[in-house]
Amino acid sequence: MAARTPGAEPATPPAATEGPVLVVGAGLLGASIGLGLRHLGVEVWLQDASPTAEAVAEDIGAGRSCRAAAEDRVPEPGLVVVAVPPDVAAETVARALEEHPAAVVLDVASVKEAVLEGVRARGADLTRYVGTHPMAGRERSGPVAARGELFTSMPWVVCDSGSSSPAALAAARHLAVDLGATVTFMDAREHDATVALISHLPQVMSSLLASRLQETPLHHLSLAGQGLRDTTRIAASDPGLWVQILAANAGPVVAALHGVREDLDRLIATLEAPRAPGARLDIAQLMAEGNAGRARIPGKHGGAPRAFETVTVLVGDVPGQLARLLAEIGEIGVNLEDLRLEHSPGQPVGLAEVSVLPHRRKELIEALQERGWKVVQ
Ligand SMILES: NC(=O)C1=CN([C@@H]2O[C@H](COP(=O)(O)OP(=O)(O)OC[C@H]3O[C@@H](n4cnc5c(N)ncnc54)[C@H](O)[C@@H]3O)[C@@H](O)[C@H]2O)C=CC1
Ligand SMILES: O=C(O)C(=O)Cc1ccc(O)cc1
Repeated sequence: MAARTPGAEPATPPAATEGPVLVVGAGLLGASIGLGLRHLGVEVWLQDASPTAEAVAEDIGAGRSCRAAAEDRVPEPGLVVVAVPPDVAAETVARALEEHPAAVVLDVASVKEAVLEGVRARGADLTRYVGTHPMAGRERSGPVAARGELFTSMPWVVCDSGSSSPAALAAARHLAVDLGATVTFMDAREHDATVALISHLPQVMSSLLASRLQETPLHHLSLAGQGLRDTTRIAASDPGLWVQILAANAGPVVAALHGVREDLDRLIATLEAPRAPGARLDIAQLMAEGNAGRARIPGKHGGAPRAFETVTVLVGDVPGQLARLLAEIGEIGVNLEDLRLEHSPGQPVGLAEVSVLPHRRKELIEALQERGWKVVQ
C-alpha cells in the first residue's frame, strides 16, 4: 500500500507508487508529478533550489515543502524523482543516491545519455538509478504551469542504466502508470536519437520559423491563420531549458538538421528556376513526402494513425458557448477525438473544429443543426 498523508482523500484508484516520494525540482514537471501523486493519496515532499518555487508548488497542492517543514522530521523517501534542468540533473541524481541510500532515484530530464554518463562518472550506485523521460510538457515552465493530468495518455520513456535493478525499473514503471502514462522501454542512446527527430527538431524548426517574424509589421501578422499559430506554438518555450537540451543532444540534432538542410537546398534550387523541366514535379514531391511523414504520426493514445473527419461549428464570443457546444456533443453521443479553436481577436465569433470518426460525422452535423448550431460546410 502507498503511504498516505493523514486526512488525504481516499485514493482513486490505489497507486502502485509507495510514498513518501521526494520530488527534487518543483517546477513544471516536478510539481505536475507531485499533483498527480497527491491526487492518488501518495505522500509527496518537495525540494527546490528556489524557495519561491518550492512554496508555490506546496500552495498548489503538489506536496509538502521540505524547507517549510524543517522543524518536523522530513521522512526518508522510498523514491526520489529528480526534475531539475538537464545541466544539473546528473549531479542532483548522484547526490540523491548518496543522501538516500535506500531510495530508488529517477530523473525526468529530456536527454538521457549525458545524464547517465554524468551519474556514472560520479561513481554513484547505478542499480538504484533509472533515467526516464515523460514525453509531455508545456511551452511554459515553473510550478504555476503545473497540471496533475499532464501525463495522461502520454508516452513515458524508461531507460535502464544497464545496471538498474528490477525493483528500480518497477518503481519507474509504477510512477508512469500511476500518472496515466504509457511506458516505453529504450536505452539512453536510442532515446536521444529518437527525441532529436521527434522533439528537438520540431523545437528548432518552430523557433527558426518564428524568428523570421521579428521584423514583420503587425498589420501583416494580423492576417495569420491557424497554420502559423500551429507551427510556432512551441517557439514560446523557455530558452534556458532548450539551450541545455540542444547542447546535451547536439550530435543527433545535427544529424537531423543535415537532413533538413538537404531538403531546403533542394527546394531553394528548384524555386530559383520554377519553370525548369521537372521543377513542379519536384515541388509536388517535397510536399507529398511531407504528407507521407505526417500520415505516419500515430493517433491519440499512441495508436495507429487514424483518419478523423472534422466538423467546423460557429461559436459566438459569449461566455459559456464553447462549454455548451462540448456538452451538447456529449449528449448527442459522438466521441470528440480532437478539438481546435480558431479565433480572430476582435471578431464576434470563433470557429470550433471538432474531429470525429468519419462514420459519425453526418449524424453529428444533423444533430447540431437541429439544435440550432451553425455548421460551416
Ligand atoms: N518543460 C517540459 O515540457 C519538459 C521538461 N522535461 C525535463 O524536466 C526537467 C524539469 O523541467 P521543467 O519542469 O520544465 O523546468 P522548470 O524550470 O519548470 O523547473 C525546474 C526547477 O528546478 C529547480 N532547480 C534548478 N536547479 C536545482 C537544483 N540544483 N536543485 C534543486 N532544484 C533545482 C528550479 O528552481 C526550478 O524550479 C528538465 O530536465 C527537462 O528537460 C521533461 C519533459 C517535458
Ligand atoms: O509542447 C509540446 O508539444 C512538447 O513537445 C513539450 C515537451 C518539451 C520537452 C520535452 O522533453 C518533452 C515534451
